[in-house]
Amino acid sequence: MLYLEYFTFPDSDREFDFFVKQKRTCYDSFYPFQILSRHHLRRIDFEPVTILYGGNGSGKTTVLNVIGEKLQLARDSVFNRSNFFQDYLDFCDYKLKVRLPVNSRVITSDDVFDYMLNIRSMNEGIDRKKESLFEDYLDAKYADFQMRSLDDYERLKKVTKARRLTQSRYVRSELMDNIREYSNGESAFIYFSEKITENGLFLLDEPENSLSPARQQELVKFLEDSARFFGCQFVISTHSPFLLSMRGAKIYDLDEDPADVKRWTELENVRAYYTFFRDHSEEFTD
Ligand SMILES: Nc1ncnc2c1ncn2[C@@H]1O[C@H](COP(=O)(O)OP(=O)(O)OP(=O)(O)O)[C@@H](O)[C@H]1O
Repeated sequence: MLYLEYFTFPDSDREFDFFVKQKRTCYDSFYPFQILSRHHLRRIDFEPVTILYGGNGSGKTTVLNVIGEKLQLARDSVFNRSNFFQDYLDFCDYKLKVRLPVNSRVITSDDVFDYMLNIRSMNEGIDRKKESLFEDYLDAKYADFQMRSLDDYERLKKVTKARRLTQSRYVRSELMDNIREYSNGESAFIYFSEKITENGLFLLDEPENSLSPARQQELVKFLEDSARFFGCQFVISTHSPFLLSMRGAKIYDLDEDPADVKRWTELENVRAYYTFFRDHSEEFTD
């Protein structure tokens, strides 16, 4: 599915004109100015799956943040918007083919990480509550209790319950179980499958983080199916050869000058893997 047809960024001449007119003098960075114009990235024409490839610092995350903010997409974790971010957005333009569905969003590895931490801290909260309930149980079970007024009714219910149940059943009846802890890879995968719903534009920043090679391939299958059958469009920044090899993906190589469209087998990192495995192929036995 195609929602976003193209997106344009200012070239270095327009950026220069802007700075010449600037009266502000007190700033420590021009970001995101001068990042994408450095490699003459002027325009991205999208496919249902578009991938941004490039070395560290080439601007992949910047492209996603700029598009995400310009389109006002939802996101969980905030990012460091610089002084000039809004000015930069004013120089960008885009064309939608179809109206953007409301579930469209940006998903970063920080979101996935926060999700894992949240599960952990919720479980810690549940553990702490459990300990206080164990004490509660002993208190209630062996209490010398007499009901004197209706105000004691809640306490009576507790005492009766404690006398009727074993300690662990009492605690269980008072509290939800811990949320199941999945491995980091499983949690990350769950996060993607919860957030990527049918019919939406999704910008994914290095989704391979925390995923094993097997899970990355599972994610590829999930993303390919979502794009082919479930009305999703993806813009993905990645270093992962598994993601780069996605069927039908259009890849922008931000290391090239000017930034250029490439096949995944032409990319420098992918070729480095290829040469490495080919040179060691005799050490692999089936
Ligand atoms: N909030 C910011 N303020 C100033 N400079 C920034 C900010 N965010 C990123 N940069 C700089 O912009 C450049 C591009 O960074 P960006 O994160 O977009 O690259 P990337 O291709 O996603 O890199 P990586 O693969 O390491 O994630 C880098 O030089 C980075 O230091």
